[in-house]
Order: sequence, then C-alpha cells, then structure tokens
Amino acid sequence: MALPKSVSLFEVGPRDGLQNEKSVSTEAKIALVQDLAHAGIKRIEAASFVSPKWVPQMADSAEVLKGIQRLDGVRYSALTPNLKGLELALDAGASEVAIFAAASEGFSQKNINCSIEESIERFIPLMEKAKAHNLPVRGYVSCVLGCPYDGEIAVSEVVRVSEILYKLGCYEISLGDTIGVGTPLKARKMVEAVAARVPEDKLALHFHDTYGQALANILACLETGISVIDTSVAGLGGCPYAKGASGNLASEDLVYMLHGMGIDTGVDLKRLAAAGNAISQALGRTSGSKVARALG
Ligand SMILES: CC(C)(COP(=O)([O-])OP(=O)([O-])OC[C@H]1O[C@@H](n2cnc3c(N)ncnc32)[C@H](O)[C@@H]1OP(=O)([O-])[O-])[C@@H](O)C(=O)NCCC(=O)NCCSC(=O)C[C@@](C)(O)CC(=O)[O-]
Repeated sequence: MALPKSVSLFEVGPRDGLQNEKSVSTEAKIALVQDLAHAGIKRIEAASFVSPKWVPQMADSAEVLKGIQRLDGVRYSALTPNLKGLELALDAGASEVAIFAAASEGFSQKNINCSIEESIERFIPLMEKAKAHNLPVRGYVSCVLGCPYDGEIAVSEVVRVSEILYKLGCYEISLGDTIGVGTPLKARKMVEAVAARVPEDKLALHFHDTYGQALANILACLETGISVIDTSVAGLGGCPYAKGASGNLASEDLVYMLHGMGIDTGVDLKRLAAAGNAISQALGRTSGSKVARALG
C-alpha cells in the first residue's frame, strides 16, 4: 500500500503530557490548547476526568474545558475511565471522550485498578450514555508492544482488546506503545494483525518515544493505510503508571517529517513549535522536540 496523501494529528500533549507535570497553572493549560488549535490541529485531548486521588494534576480539567475559546471545526477531547468521568466530561462540554483499556493485565490493574474484563464491563454503560448524547468515543489500547509489568504482550491480545472496543462502538482505536519499546518491523506486524479485524481507517498510532523509535515506527506503519497519529507537542509527557516512560513523539518532529515527504497535515509548523516552546518555558525547560530546537 502507498503512503497516505495526508495525515491528521491527534494532539495529546495537554492531557498525556501535562498529566505528568505537577505545577502547571490552569491558564497555561488553556493557553496551550488554544495555541494548538491556532496552529491548525483539529483534535486536541484537553482534559482527563479520572479520579483526582489518582492523578491530581488533571483535577482542573473542567475549568480547562470551560475556559477555552473554541475554534470552529476543532474537537476538544477528554479521557473518561467510567460513567462518572463521562458525566463530568458532558457537563464540561467535551466534544468527544476516550475510554482506555490495556492489552496487559498488569497495566490494567495498575492504571485503572481492575482487570481487562472488568474495564470492558465498566465501559458498556459509558458507551450507552455517550451514544444517547451523540458523543463520539475513542478507544485506547495500552501496552500494544510491551508492558512495564508483564513484559512481552501477545499480538493476539492486542487484536482481541482492539476488536472489543471497536465493537463496543468506539469510532477509532488508538494503539498505544505506552513505554516506547517497539521497533519498526514489530510495530508494523502488530498493526497489520489488528487491521485484519478493525478497518485501518479506524486505527490510530499512539507511540511514546522512550527509546527514540517512535518516528521510525510510525513511518513503518504509515504504509498499512493508517493516517491518524497521536503526538504530543514538545514531546511532553510520560505515564504516571509506567515508570520511566517518556512522552509521545513530539508533534513538531512528525509534522517536519511528513511535510518533507510531501504529506499534508494542515498544521503550521512554526506556530506549532511556538506553542511547544511556550509551554516548555512555563515548565522551565527547553522543548523536547528536536525540530523545535533546530528551528530556534
Ligand atoms: C479508574 C479509577 C477511577 C478507578 O479507581 P478506584 O479507586 O478503583 O475507583 P472507585 O470507583 O473506588 O473510586 C475511588 C474514588 O475516586 C472517585 N472517582 C472515581 N471515578 C472518578 C472520576 N472519573 N472522576 C472523579 N472522581 C472519580 C470516586 O468517587 C471515589 O471517591 P471517594 O468516594 O473515595 O471520595 C482510577 O483508577 C483512575 O482514575 N485511574 C486513572 C489513571 C490515569 O489517569 N492514568 C493515566 C491515563 S492512561 C494513559 O496515560 C495511557 C494512554 C491513554 O495515554 C495510552 C498509552 O499511552 O498507552
């Protein structure tokens, strides 16, 4: 299969990135989401309605969603682990939500305090309520290329959980290499196996860059027909339940590569890098994007 003509970025920096940062003001979070929208990103994960006891960094999610000056055509998403999270997301005006499961039992227990099967049971009433509100739901599968607790993960398990989420009604399944251990051929084989059960135009890649492999892994998977990639501006992030994990691939680095290959993203790279530089400055560090640093 040929490379796609265009790729759409699903920006997770304000959620996946900032869920790991202890002292970011609500204003800085709102400014980041707005900057990303002005750079041309159309789907931004801006909030996470999880237990504030588990992830206190996201406790101001409702204020963030309510405080954003929204742009037409941009969807502002929120992570929701259960019905309570969905209700909070609806109240705060999320344009879509995401449920998150894992392909590994160990990670499911550490991250959401239940087994994979229990998590699916929890998602059923959430999906029903979201449907009643015409709210699109995205589904994440974590640990698709390895788990910090269980090690190697069988591809068959990734396929199984992805298919369950798709059949539950998720409009898109995002495949998460949570700890960034994947390498290109392995990543591609995993994606091909999932794409045999879930249409490739319903799949997205969510690759962390812990081992510096994310860009290569994404390139290897683009030829399978996938054209939605989750990235994190300035490479923000990690996962509070995956020790040592670094952020998703930096959005700027992906946009630079795709534009260089003649693949359209609809994103203004300079504005994107400026958004990443501004939040990095608020965090007291330089951007984690190599492209943003090179652009100066
Ligand atoms: C799932 C739970 C809630 C289970 O946590 P639990 O302790 O088993 O749940 P519970 O139902 O017993 O509730 C405990 C307390 O939390 C409250 N509560 C319960 N739910 C909510 C909610 N939605 N919003 C606000 N509060 C909530 C609930 O009301 C109660 O409060 P209390 O009575 O003690 O005062 C917890 O484990 C949790 O919040 N986990 C989230 C962990 C997390 O956010 N991890 C990071 C995101 S996942 C990720 O980064 C991976 C991803 C998506 O990026 C893909 C990849 O890279 O692989």
